[in-house]
Amino acid sequence: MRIGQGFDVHAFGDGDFVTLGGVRVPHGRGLLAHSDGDVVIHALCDAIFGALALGDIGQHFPPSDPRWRGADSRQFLRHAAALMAQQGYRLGNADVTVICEAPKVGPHAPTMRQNLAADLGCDLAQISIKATTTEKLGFTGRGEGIAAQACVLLERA
Ligand SMILES: Nc1ccn([C@@H]2O[C@H](COP(=O)(O)O)[C@@H](O)[C@H]2O)c(=O)n1
Ligand SMILES: C[C@@]1(CO)OP(=O)(O)OP(=O)(O)OC[C@H]1O
Repeated sequence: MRIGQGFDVHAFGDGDFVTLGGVRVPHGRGLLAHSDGDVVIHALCDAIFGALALGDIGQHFPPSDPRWRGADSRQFLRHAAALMAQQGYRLGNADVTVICEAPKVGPHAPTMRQNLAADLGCDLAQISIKATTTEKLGFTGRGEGIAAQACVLLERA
């Protein structure tokens, strides 16, 4: 078995939606990023890369590479899933926490779980999405951005 954890942050900028777990969530701000800024998927990818000791998302998808400008982060997750299988592992479970005052994540969590399970080729029950505010404390509390952290357990296939 292998364990991994990932963490990502993106700042709010102009826009009227954010992409979280592959879901377009309406919001008064967008997220500043080279790709679509999907913190949920970036944290999850880093947890998988970490579990495999295969570096981090920026090494697999450099922010200097124009191919990833505005990219749909779900392709990053599918790449992480392929590497996991290549290395002889399958997902045991993944647990993600989204940290922001807004938008509300709960109503979108079921669709996010479906997207992540589809990309990872696993059952819905293996994917957990949670959310919390930071009680108005810190950068997430001031509404400056969104953070996400993820943990994964990988099992030998
Ligand atoms: N962006 C968020 C933040 C929170 N939630 C849900 O609200 C619950 C209460 O949050 P607290 O930070 O006050 O503990 C939390 O457990 C989530 O269910 C959310 O959906 N989206
Ligand atoms: C995803 C990549 C892709 O260019 O860029 P960003 O969208 O800025 O996201 P980040 O979480 O900073 O990870 C680095 C890059 O791999």
